Amino acid sequence: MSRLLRFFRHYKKETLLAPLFKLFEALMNLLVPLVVARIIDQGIAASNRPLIIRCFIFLIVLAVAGMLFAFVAQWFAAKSSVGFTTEMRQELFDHIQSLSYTELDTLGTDTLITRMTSDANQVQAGINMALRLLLRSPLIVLGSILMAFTIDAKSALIFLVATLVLFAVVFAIMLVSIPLFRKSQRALDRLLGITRENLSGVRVIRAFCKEEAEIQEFDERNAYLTRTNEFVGRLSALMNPASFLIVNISIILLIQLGAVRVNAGSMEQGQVVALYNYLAAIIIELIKFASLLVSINKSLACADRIADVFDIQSSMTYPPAIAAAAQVNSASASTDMTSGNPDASGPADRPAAVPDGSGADAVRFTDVSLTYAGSDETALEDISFSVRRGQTIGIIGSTGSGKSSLVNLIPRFYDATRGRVDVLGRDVRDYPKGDLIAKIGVVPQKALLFEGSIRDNLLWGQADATDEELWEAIARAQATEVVKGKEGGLDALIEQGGRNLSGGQKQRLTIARALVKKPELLIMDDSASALDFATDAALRQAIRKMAGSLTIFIVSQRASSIRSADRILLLDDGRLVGSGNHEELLAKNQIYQEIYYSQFPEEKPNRPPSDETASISSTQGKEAPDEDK
Ligand SMILES: Nc1ncnc2c1ncn2[C@@H]1O[C@H](COP(=O)(O)OP(=O)(O)OP(=O)(O)O)[C@@H](O)[C@H]1O
Repeated sequence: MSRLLRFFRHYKKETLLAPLFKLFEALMNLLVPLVVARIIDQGIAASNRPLIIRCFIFLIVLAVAGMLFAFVAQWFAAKSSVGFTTEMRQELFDHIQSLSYTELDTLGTDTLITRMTSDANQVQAGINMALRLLLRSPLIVLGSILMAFTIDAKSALIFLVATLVLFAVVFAIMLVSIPLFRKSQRALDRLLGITRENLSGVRVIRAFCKEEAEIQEFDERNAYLTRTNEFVGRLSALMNPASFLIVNISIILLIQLGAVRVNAGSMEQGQVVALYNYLAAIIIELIKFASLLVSINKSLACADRIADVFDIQSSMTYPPAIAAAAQVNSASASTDMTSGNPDASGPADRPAAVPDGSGADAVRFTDVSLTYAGSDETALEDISFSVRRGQTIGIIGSTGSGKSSLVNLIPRFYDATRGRVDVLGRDVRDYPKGDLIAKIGVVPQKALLFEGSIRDNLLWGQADATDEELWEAIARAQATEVVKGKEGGLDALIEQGGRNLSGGQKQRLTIARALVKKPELLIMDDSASALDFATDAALRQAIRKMAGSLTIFIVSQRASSIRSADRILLLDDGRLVGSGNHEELLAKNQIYQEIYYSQFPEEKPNRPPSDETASISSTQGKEAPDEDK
């Protein structure tokens, strides 16, 4: 929790005032048994009616004042706890946004959702309770013991012993239950995970008649969570009977001792009633305090889980914008001074940057390997190639061959484990945050749109784009009919996740969104898979016609989508096993031949591939960066 205290910074006043007012309320409560004792001993016993009335009015004043203090305390506690949680949740959201894909993959979405929602709510409830009750309950307990001592020291000893035994019981139960809360939160994470997967994949589950299996898995996880919570609940439930037993024994002892002392004349009847009331107050407060500690511990466990996310720093670092600009300038100066080869200047492992517009390659991979965090397998191995500006590159390969992994390195969604990736002449790691992605339009494999109008979604590409520019991008993405067909056109509403659109419609709009950005590089990661062949062809033609030197990467399993590319990169099991245009690969590369002829069997010649062909494909695993220039 100490790691989160900074979120109180705007609520210091409220955080101090809430317990203070609660203490005032506690003082009012502590006075009540004394007044009642006075009514019994001096009012009723002596038939002193005016005293009884005065005491009665005083009791009302105490009650009203107590209520007002409690109300103000609650108000401050709510303001502080809600304010704390709002700021914490906002900062947590911002922090999660700043994490790289690597951290997000490692953490997982489910636990992040639980931490932002259920855990944050638990922290809020814990703070609210702590501010109101953490000081109040001990004060009432201590105050009651002190008051008991002022009434009768001998009887008060019973209080002391009873309170100590009660504390011991409460703490023993808490010690066992606290670790279980963490276990219960983890079980909730897992349940949330399967629920999310089920709900988002409900169509697939039904299509494969997997409802029974899914229900069974859900039941198992739910039962585990229930068992954990029940165990914690039973432990907590033990607290009440145990406490009542101790207090009832104390009350019996107190009444017995009180009766003896009243008979002996050393105590008044009203004083016994006051002592009884103080004992009752102690039990109520201790039970409240115990459940408060349980809640606070739950909240602390949740606060720790949230603080753990804050402790995770993005594995990606970015140079500050000014420093990066200076580096570009110095790089350009050193380039001028040397042979003109930008790679000749700068440190050995991180050659100096080349300013944009220098005619450098659009993209260059140099001995790039990638292993995902937590994975033993290499997703990409020793990939080297370079792409000139304005080229269209097709990337093909079997499922899991590393196509998405390769293109994800270009906008720096992940950092290469080894080697280096240059975009527009600069190492991707030398771009200040946001500068690299500003140059790249990415159409992800999974078409995802957000709740809002079509216009809202397209403006993600470029916030100040005009309607004319939006329509132009829509036309290129072959989405004109989609938008015109929707009531309201650009203002038509898209539901959460784009669920009111077909797969193909979503794909076209995500392509349009990337085109609105007018990027220098466009990456389409299998993003036309839901389009029919004619639309796919028209889309490629429209994009290629785009003005300027747009460099395009088209990832696809369909040979037809990439066959007209200037160059095709063929991946197999994370290795680059072929590079060239369609005709070259078809002539020389056995793997490409297999892929192509499996999709176009009618074009397959009636002779087996030659030995020479096979040997060429096996030597194409590594390609020198400059080979194709
Ligand atoms: N975030 C990730 N964490 C761990 N491993 C990953 C991750 N993403 C991909 N992989 C692994 O890396 C390898 C390459 O995956 P990648 O998604 O790049 O293949 P792909 O060729 O794009 O496949 P597809 O055509 O099915 O989209 C696979 O073995 C995959 O399991």
